[in-house]
Amino acid sequence: MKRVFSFLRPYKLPIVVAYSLTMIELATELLLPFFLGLMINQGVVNQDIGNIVMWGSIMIGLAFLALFAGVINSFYASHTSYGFGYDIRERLFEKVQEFSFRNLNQYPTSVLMTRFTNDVRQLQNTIHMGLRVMVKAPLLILGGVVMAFIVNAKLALIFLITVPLLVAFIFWVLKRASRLFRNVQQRVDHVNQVMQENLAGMRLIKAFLRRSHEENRFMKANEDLAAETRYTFRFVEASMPILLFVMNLSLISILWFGHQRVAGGESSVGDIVAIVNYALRVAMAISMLTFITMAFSRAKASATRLGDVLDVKVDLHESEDADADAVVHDGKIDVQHVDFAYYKQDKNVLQDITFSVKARESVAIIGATGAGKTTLFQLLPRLYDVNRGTIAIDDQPITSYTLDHLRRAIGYVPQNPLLFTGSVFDNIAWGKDDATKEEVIQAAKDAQIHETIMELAEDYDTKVGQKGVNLSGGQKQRLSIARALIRRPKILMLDDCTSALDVATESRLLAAIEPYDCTNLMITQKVTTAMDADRILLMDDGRILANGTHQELLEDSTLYRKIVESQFGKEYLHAN
Ligand SMILES: Nc1ncnc2c1ncn2[C@@H]1O[C@H](COP(=O)(O)OP(=O)(O)OP(=O)(O)O)[C@@H](O)[C@H]1O
Repeated sequence: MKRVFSFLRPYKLPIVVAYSLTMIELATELLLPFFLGLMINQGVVNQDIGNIVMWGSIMIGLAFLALFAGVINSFYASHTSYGFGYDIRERLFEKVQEFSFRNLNQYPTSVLMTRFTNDVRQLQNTIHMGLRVMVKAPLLILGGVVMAFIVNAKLALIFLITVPLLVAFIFWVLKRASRLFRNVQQRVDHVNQVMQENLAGMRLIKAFLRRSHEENRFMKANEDLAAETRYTFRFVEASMPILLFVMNLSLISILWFGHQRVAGGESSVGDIVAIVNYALRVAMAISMLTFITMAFSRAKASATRLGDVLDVKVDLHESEDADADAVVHDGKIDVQHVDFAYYKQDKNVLQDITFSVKARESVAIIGATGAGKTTLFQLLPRLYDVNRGTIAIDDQPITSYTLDHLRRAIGYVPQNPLLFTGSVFDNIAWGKDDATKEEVIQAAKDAQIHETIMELAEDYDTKVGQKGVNLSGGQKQRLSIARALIRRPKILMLDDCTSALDVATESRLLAAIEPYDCTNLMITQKVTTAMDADRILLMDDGRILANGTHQELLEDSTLYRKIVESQFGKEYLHAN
């Protein structure tokens, strides 16, 4: 809470101005019924037009003053609340950029989306409303009661019964409502999550004819949200008739007793009109207070959720002994006795991994799905830190490089290529800050995608969708390889990203990468690809089972022979 509201600090001055203007509005609201009473007592009862005009003019003047104060207050309230929204969104964005992969696993995209949009908006609206009426409402209640006593203490006694009753009742309602609003927010999260998964996986859903299954899933989440929201608002709304009943009862009592007192000559008509007016204003302020407190209880839930994101402990940092000048020159890799688990309590996904790769050597990594190949790749650019053991590049532990220098030296092409909205050119140039047109074209040529790009409607200027919807799987893969090549990395890591390429294109691509003067690690499922590498690492169940050339593995590893047999047939094994 505190953490989130600290974002209001830069807006101290606008807040003070907004509150000062509310005080002007408050003062006029409290004075108007008082002057109305005087106008009736002195002007209307005595038929004194001069008096009526005088008080009327004063009241019109006050109303204009209140209007003026209200407009300026609204301006400052908007300035503060929108500024707050802008600042906190920016900080949240920065924070999520700092997240490690582990942190990102904790907060799925849908959850972050809800927090960035819904929760920020909730707080923004509450701050706006808070600056408009938060201080005004309780003071209007208090001031209204005091003024009613000043006008006519005996009639005002009714306030002492009704106001505490109403305030206590409202607080009871709100206490329950805040828990209910928290539940609503959780349901919103769930709906967003299902919706995001559905939108992202729409093609798969259609291909698998899972439409009705997904519709049911979404309907269930949506119904849950609707039911919870309905229940919450019904509860809040059910309290309204009780409020109105008590308010109207107090008005009737004022009129009842007032009438008797006027008849007995103990009170004037003006007093009664003024007190009824105060009663109405107090009632309005009480219902205003209800809305504010309700908005606050929702905002409190949102603030806690935003605070959670802002307070996430980023678990991967620049190492203290990182040398700011150290850069990777050769791309030699040494992995020694590495164990890794995604979460401390989990079993190790990688177990005692040890291997070395010489600079500019090409090494293929092959193994069953789930063997830990991608996990191993993610350890080199320190997307995760190892639990045990060491990884060194050019004989220096990877922690001795700054994250920037380490990751700059590595060209990582993930398994699922992701393209950003923009042109083909932008997507390749994304890999290097100051990429020139020549560099982009060269990288595209080497990634064997240049000719395909030239056939597109606007060649390099062709727009690709958020996930490159207008390109084939293989084309997307090659674009994302070009994006890695343009960095001229010292270590190139291809995570099974040539799977969608035909054999001829793949071998042209690998031949084009050779002059790149980089160490090449490549995860593949295809033996034809692996056997062209200098060496093959065979992984199974988080361990390295074999390490050698294709021929050596054929001789030493039963598992490798099985893989080869499944792809080439028994005859190949007999012949080799
Ligand atoms: N983010 C994650 N959190 C927890 N466990 C994970 C995570 N990512 C992968 N794993 C687990 O780690 C193990 C190794 O996964 P990994 O993706 O490294 O395998 P892989 O060999 O690359 O498989 P594939 O060839 O199918 O891509 C699997 O058991 C997987 O369930």
